[in-house]
Amino acid sequence: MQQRPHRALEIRDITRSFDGKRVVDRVSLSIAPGQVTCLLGPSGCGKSTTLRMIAGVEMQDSGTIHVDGQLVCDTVFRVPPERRSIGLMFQDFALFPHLSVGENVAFGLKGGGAERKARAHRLLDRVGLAHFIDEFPHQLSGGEQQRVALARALAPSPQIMLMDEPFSGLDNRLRDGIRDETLDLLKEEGAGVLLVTHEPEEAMRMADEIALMRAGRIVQRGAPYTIYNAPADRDAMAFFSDINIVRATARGALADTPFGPFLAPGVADGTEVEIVFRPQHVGIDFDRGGSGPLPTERAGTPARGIVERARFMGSESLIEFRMDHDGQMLRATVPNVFLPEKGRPLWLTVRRDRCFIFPTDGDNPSRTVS
Ligand SMILES: Nc1ncnc2c1ncn2[C@@H]1O[C@H](COP(=O)(O)OP(=O)(O)OP(=O)(O)O)[C@@H](O)[C@H]1O
Repeated sequence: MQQRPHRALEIRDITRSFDGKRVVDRVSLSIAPGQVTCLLGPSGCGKSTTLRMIAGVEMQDSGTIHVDGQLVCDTVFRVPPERRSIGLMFQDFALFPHLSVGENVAFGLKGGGAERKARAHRLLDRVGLAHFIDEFPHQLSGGEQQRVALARALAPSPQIMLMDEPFSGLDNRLRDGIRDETLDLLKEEGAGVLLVTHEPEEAMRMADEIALMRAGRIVQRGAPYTIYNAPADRDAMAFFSDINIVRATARGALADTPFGPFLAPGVADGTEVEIVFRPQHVGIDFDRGGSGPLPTERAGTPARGIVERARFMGSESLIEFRMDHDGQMLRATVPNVFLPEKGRPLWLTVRRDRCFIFPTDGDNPSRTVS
């Protein structure tokens, strides 16, 4: 791995409004060298605007941006984009059509011709395209052009790489391989990476840390495992998978449901809460003449539902139930094939350690188990 001084990106409280509407609202982030952070969120939440401010092509209304501890931008001082030691890679990356592949990669490099060519060759070799060095971009496939764009962005050894949906133009078969290869190269080069995506799977695959963004704000930051398993609120949970919601009212720090009581610590009496769980944490058991399995500590109390539909999804089956107690629909997934007929009564339990309680308005979540 290349030796480099300790460098990092740090943005503090950056804000940007368009036509009086705040699209980026006091966003703070820091990225260590060699770390990949994914800015993940739905379309229009302000991800690209954040990236554009860091790149220097958009000015923030307030807040500061530091690269390697050096201020590159506040509301009065501004280092121009090309002097920020930031590499850019966007979905509609454009290689210069009139330059060869080698010239494209060497484009932003300083130094003598031989030195620049050697660096371009090394990076092209690293992405498996050294043999294309004298070809022109139109002679390459989309995936190959993407790899050239990566080599070009990394050629000047930027401290920070900003990537905006860089893989969304590629077909699925190519995408996984190029993602892995890109990640390896980024780690090797040691740049801090901020990658924008609206796809949770991409973020889970690429990120050391995910920053989940919604309506201009970062709502949660953490390792993929943490974000998935300890979501900040219901929408954060729903962003990663299908969810089931059972509603209840808190009384005496408990929320009573057909699946048994759930702890609701610190929730005032009378507060409407939602018990939220993923379909893969629903257990299914058979009906024994109108009764189900006995309650257990782990699975709580079973509740009966009637199969509404069942579908085979490939690696799992998805079964939808209409619940006896209130007619609500709940979903369960089970590995492999299980396709019970419509109308069949079955008993459902939920993994209590995988349930979350959130106040119904979605703010101020309180998490609970058992
Ligand atoms: N130059 C601009 N003038 C006015 N509004 C803008 C401008 N740039 C962005 N916006 C608005 O700011 C909001 C955030 O846009 P942004 O592109 O940052 O979102 P995003 O999360 O990157 O979305 P996507 O994933 O669809 O690219 C959107 O409502 C967008 O219409």
